[in-house]
Amino acid sequence: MKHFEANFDGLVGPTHNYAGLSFGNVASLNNAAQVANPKAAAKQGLQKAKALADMGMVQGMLAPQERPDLHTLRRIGFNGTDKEVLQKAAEQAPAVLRACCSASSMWTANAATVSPSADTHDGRVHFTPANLVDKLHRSIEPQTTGNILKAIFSDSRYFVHHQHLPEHSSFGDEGAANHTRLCQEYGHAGVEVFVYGQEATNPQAIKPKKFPARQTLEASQAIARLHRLDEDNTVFIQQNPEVIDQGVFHNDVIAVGNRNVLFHHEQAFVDTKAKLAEIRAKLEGDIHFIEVPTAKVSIQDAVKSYLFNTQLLSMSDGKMVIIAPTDCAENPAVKAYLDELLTLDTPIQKVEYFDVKQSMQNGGGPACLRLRVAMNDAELTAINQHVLLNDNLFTRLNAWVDKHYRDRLLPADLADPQLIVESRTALDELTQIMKLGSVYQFQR
Ligand SMILES: N=C(N)NCCC[C@H](NC(=O)CCC(=O)O)C(=O)O
Repeated sequence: MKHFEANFDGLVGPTHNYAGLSFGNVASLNNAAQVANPKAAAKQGLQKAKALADMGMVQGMLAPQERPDLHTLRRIGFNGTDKEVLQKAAEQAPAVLRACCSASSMWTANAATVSPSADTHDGRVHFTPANLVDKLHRSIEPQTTGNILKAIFSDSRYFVHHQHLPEHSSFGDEGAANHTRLCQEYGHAGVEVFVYGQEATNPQAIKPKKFPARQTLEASQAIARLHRLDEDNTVFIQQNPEVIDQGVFHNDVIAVGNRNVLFHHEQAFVDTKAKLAEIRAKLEGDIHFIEVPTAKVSIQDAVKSYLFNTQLLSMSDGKMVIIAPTDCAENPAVKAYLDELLTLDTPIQKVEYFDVKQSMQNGGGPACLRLRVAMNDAELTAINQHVLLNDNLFTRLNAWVDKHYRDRLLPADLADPQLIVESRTALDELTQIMKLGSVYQFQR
């Protein structure tokens, strides 16, 4: 039985745009109202995913969500034809319309938290879609995310799907972005590390002062219970509030783990020494904590370059490669650090750079764009095979993007009723390409 970690990248949707929706995410605020290129965004994402497939990784694609989300606009009282709903929302509630049009589901690190079958009591892979309650434009994702995950991982012998957590700030949950599974082998029981920004129900607990803590301890604990994880294979760590206040809005902006490597900034966590010791105690065997000092890479450089929003992949020879955005190569301090890292005696032996600038300009790097599912070949055989990115699907999806996507979109364009027709036509065709069935409200 082979075990490996598959990546499921979010396909960037036709309404990708820079709407300045994410307070606390400095890129989102700095690039608000820039001209977006949805076509380029989708093709950059496909390019990166295909490169990993060509490297021998198991790589899948997750479909975008229906945007503009007319179901939500109707739910909050806009009525009439689709065109009238859109026009009234544009006139009366432009900020809400922008939140109902975001392609933010592309960042599938926020789609769900996934516990592999080697870690769970019942030996099945557990999924809990993230409720993403901290941001309006993300809070409308979980229902459809759950539908899409169930359509792909549909075999209940191998996969369990939980409902997203209660939609209240006490249970703010941002999914796999704040969850890292460490292990010696993907198929052996590992340690699941949950990083949270605040203990919401404890008024005395420390928390960020300037930007929101989007993940709560209460949510992380609930996921660990739902996924039936043992005490001795879970660790809960608080994110350092001071880095959240400098733009680290998810843990995957300041740390990334793979197998027995945790690559993190020295300022990432509260109580670092004790927490790393706890991980070491719970995960038998050799473990590499690669701590990047502020003297080499400042928090500001980490947030600008996304050094830690990189993918750490294990190649067949056991060596690891870092998948980094080109922004890392363009930042002198970060580039110097990465060059030095390759000379150190760690499992990380190679760096590959990819241009994902359309996503980066909204605060999403290579690691945001993917959801990791450690699985074995029996579980892989049981999923919908039409989402797996091979040459044929890559060619078809690029042609699909060329046919349906605009190469220029501004927030003001979201009021164009033609965009509804373009998006629905595209998504309807996509569900046929990927054999997803009717996962969208407009198809029901
Ligand atoms: N780090 C991880 N895992 N994901 C990145 C998510 C970026 C996303 N940006 C946005 O939603 C910006 C949308 C806009 O402003 O148009 C967010 O803040 O939720």
